[in-house]
Amino acid sequence: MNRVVVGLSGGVDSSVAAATLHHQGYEVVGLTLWLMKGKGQCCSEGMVDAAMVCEQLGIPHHIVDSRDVFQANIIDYLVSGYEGGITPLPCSQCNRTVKFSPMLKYAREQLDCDRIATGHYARIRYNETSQRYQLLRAVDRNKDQSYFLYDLTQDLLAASVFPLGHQTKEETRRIAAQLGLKTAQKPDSQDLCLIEAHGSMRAFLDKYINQKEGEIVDLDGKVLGKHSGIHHYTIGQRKGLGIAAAEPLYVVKLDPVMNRVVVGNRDRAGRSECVVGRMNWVSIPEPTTPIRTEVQVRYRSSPVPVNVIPLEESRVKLAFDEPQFGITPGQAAVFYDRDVLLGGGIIIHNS
Ligand SMILES: Nc1ncnc2c1ncn2[C@@H]1O[C@H](COP(=O)(O)OP(=O)(O)OP(=O)(O)O)[C@@H](O)[C@H]1O
Repeated sequence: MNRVVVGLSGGVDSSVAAATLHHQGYEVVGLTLWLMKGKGQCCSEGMVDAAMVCEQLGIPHHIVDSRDVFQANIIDYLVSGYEGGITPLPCSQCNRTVKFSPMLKYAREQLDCDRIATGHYARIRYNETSQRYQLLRAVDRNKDQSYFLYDLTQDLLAASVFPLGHQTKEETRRIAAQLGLKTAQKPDSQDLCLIEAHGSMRAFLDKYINQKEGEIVDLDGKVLGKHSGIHHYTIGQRKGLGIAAAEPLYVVKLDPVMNRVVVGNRDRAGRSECVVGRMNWVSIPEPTTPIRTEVQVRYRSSPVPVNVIPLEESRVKLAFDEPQFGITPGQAAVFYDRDVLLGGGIIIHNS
C-alpha cells in the first residue's frame, strides 16, 4: 500500500507537497490539525484553504481538533517558560508533540497507514552503516527548516517524507502556479503562527500573563530603570530597554524571583560556555566522549565551532572558541556537521 497522510496547513508548501505525492501515484490523504481559535494558518482560514486544495486534487481531507493538545504543549509551555524568565522555542516542541507524533498516530490508527509527509524544507536519508535515519539541511539553504525538526525521533523520521527538501521555494511556487493550486498566490508566513494569529508575541503573552512591573538593574544591583514585566524581555536584547547609558546595555539575566531584568555591557553579555539539556541525537548515536562540531543557537544564527562535552541525564556542556552573544535559555542549540543535523537540545544555563 502506498498511502500517505500529508499535513496540510492551508499554505502553498504543504499544498505542493500533497500535489507532488498525488502526481507520483501515492494515495494521498490530507490532514489538517486544528490548532488555534481565530483566523489565519492553522485556524479557520487554513482549514478552508486546505479543504479547497483537497477538493482540487480529488483527495480526502480530514480535520482533527487538536486545540487541547496545542494548548497543553505549546501555549501552557510558553506561558510557564516566559513567567520563569526563559524564552522558549515553540516550533520544535510543536513539531514533535503536536504535529508529527499525533499525525503518525492518527495515520496508523485511523487510516491504516505508516507514512506521513509535510511541506518542511529538510531532507531525510537512511544510513546503512549506522542504521539510523539522518536529518539533513534542505537544498534551499535560505528556507532550511531542519533546525525546528531536531527533536524528531527515529520512529518519526522513519515514517516521514519531505517532498520539498530537494527543491527551492521558487520551484515550489512555480509548481503551485503550473498546477493552478488555490493556494498558489498565498503569501509566505512571515513569523511564528502564534505571532501571526495575535499580531505580536507581546500581544499573545499579555493575554495570558499579568503584567508585573519591576526594576531594571545592573550587575551590581543598581537600579537603572523600570520594566513592564520580565516576559517582555529576552537575554541578549539591547533595544527597547528605555535606559539612557554611556555604552550599549544588554539583558544578561531575567530574575523571576526578584522580578528583575539584569543588564550589562557587551563584555558581560558574551558567554564562552553553556549547558544544553533534553538532548536528542538524530544522525549519530549519543556520544560518550567530547566531540568537535558546529552549533546553531538560533534559527537564523550562523553555525559556530564548538566542543561538546557529554554530561549525565541527556545534557551536554558547550565550550565555544569565542564568546557568543544571545545564548538564551529556552532556545534550541542544534549541532551540524556541514549539512547533517547531528542532534539538538534546549539551552538550560547560559553561564
Ligand atoms: N495545522 C496543521 N495541520 C497539519 N499540518 C500542518 C499544520 N501546520 C503546519 N503543518 C505542516 O508543517 C509544515 C511546516 O509548517 P509551517 O508552519 O512551518 O508552514 P510553512 O513552512 O509556511 O508551510 P505551508 O506553506 O505549508 O504553510 C507544513 O508545510 C505542513 O505540512
